[in-house]
Amino acid sequence: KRDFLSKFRLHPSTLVNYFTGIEEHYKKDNPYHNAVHAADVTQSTHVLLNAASLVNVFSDLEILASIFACAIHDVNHPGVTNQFLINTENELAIMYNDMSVLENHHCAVAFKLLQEPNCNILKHLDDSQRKQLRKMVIDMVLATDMSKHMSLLADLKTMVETKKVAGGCLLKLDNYSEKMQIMQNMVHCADLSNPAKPLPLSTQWVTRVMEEFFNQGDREKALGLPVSPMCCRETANIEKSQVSFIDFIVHPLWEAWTELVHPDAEHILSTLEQNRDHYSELS
Ligand SMILES: CC(=O)CCCOc1nc(Oc2ccc3c(c2)CO[B-]3(O)O)c(Cl)cc1C#N
Ligand SMILES: [Mg+2]
Ligand SMILES: [Zn+2]
Repeated sequence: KRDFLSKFRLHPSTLVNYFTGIEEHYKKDNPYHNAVHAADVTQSTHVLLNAASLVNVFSDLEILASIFACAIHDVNHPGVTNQFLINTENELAIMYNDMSVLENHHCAVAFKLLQEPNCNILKHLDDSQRKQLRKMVIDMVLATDMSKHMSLLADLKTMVETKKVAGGCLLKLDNYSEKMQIMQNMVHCADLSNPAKPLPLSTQWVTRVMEEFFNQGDREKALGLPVSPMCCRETANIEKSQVSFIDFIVHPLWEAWTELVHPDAEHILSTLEQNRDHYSELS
């Protein structure tokens, strides 16, 4: 739809080789963090990019970077949290010194795969484009680490306030860091878009993520580790935890995004609010 194959001279068979490799590196037996989640976040970002108020805001390279970042943002996810990897002194936590362990791993795997034979989809980008894309993808994927959520949202709210004051309906973003803030929040919104999807879809994602969390809780129990929040299948109240997750994390983020791209995301925010009330009635 974006004519990227010709704009960036992406070779069809190289694209298929690379993204087949990426798909294979998403663990199929993860209930949640599998290739379907990556496809879901990628498609969601494609839709967010089509907001009228974002037209002509991003360059083609920035759009390519955003879509690429989504497709690879959880690649080779082990189905456990950063905290679990840190607590068990997993080799990934040692490799990345406990800092955004999963997110660093996702980036490294994705870029290593580009070096496999017939997988270098970025072959025909010039050196500057490839360097820019690599930096943008790393900046976006590292921003999907939930420990960055509060600072990312605070910056987004500040930007919405200033842009609102400027009265500019079309976002005029002055520099890389402002533009990257928007792109990071956009991918983060897509990553946290399950509760804002139509209820029959949202409930399926909740079932999957809870199964993944419960599997982690089982492993923590077996290892004699403290069971992480929401991970104890005996005591978890799924509906209550969804209401809290939406009220404290997901809704504030989508509220800020909806303000930024006003009025293009109103329907997404209202679906989120309807879903929240659904879980609240069940809890
Ligand atoms: C029903 C949902 O909305 C599912 C989203 C995941 O459900 C949670 N995710 C949380 O944090 C992460 C959010 C994004 C990601 C990750 C963790 C690791 O990879 B990822 O990038 O997909 C937290 Cl703190 C709570 C829930 C709940 N419920
Ligand atoms: Mg992730
Ligand atoms: Zn994700």
